[in-house]
Amino acid sequence: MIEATNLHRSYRIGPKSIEVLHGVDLHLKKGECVFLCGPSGAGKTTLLYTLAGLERPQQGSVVIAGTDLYALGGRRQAAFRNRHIGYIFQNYLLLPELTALENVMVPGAIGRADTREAALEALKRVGLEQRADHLPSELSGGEQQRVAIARAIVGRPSVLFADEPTGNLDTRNSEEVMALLTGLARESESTLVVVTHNPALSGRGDRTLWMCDGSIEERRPGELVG
Ligand SMILES: Nc1ncnc2c1ncn2[C@@H]1O[C@H](COP(=O)(O)OP(=O)(O)OP(=O)(O)O)[C@@H](O)[C@H]1O
Repeated sequence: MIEATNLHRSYRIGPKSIEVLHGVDLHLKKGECVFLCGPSGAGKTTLLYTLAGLERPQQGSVVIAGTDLYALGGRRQAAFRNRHIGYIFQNYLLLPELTALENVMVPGAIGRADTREAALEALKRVGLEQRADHLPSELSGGEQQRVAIARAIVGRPSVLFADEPTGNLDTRNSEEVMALLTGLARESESTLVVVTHNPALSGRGDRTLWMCDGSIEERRPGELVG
C-alpha cells in the first residue's frame, strides 16, 4: 500500500545543512498498523510529511496504492491526497471559528452534497455526534483530538497518518484515543502509521519502527517498553 524508497531530505539553515532523512525505505501492506517511535528531532514528522505528500523529498519516491505521489502535479496530487490519505496533525489543527461538524466537513467542502451526512457519520464513529455544534474551545483536549480523527477518516482514506495523536492527553485519554484510532483503521482496513513518543502505546500495532538520526529500524512490538 505504501512503497517508500530511498528517501532523502535535508534542510539548510544559513551555511549549515542538516540531513534529516538518510535514504529511508519503508514498505507497508494494506491494513497494516505501524508505530513509529524515536527521540525528539529524529525526523519522524519529516518522514510522515514526506510519506503523506506534504514535503517533497530531495531524492527517492513514495508510491501509495500504485500511484507515485511526487510524479503528480500540484492539483492532481492534492486531489489524490484528499481521496486516499487522512492526516492527523500534532496539536489537532482545528479551525477555531468552525464547529466540530464544520471542521469535519472541511476536507469535502468542494461542493459534495453528501458532505454533511458523511461528516455526521464520522463524528458518530468517534462518539461525538452530541458535540457536533460545539466550537473547539468548548471541547476537551480528548474531544478535539477525536474531531481531528473524524476529519481524517471522513473520506474513508486507504492510508491514515497520525503525528503524536496523544501528545497533549493524559494517560486515560491517550489510551482511549489510541484504541479508537487503531480500531477505526482496522474496521476500514486502512493502513495506519502513528508517530508516538510513548512506546507503551506501540503494543497495539502490527509493527514497531524505531527512528534515530534519520534512519529506521524494525523492532518487535512491545520491545521498546520498559
Ligand atoms: N522546515 C524545517 N527547516 C529546518 N529544519 C527543520 C525543518 N523541519 C524540521 N527540521 C529539523 O529536522 C529535524 C527533524 O525534525 P522532525 O520534526 O522531523 O523530528 P521529530 O522526530 O518529529 O521530532 P519531535 O519528536 O520532537 O516532534 C530537527 O532537527 C528539526 O530542527
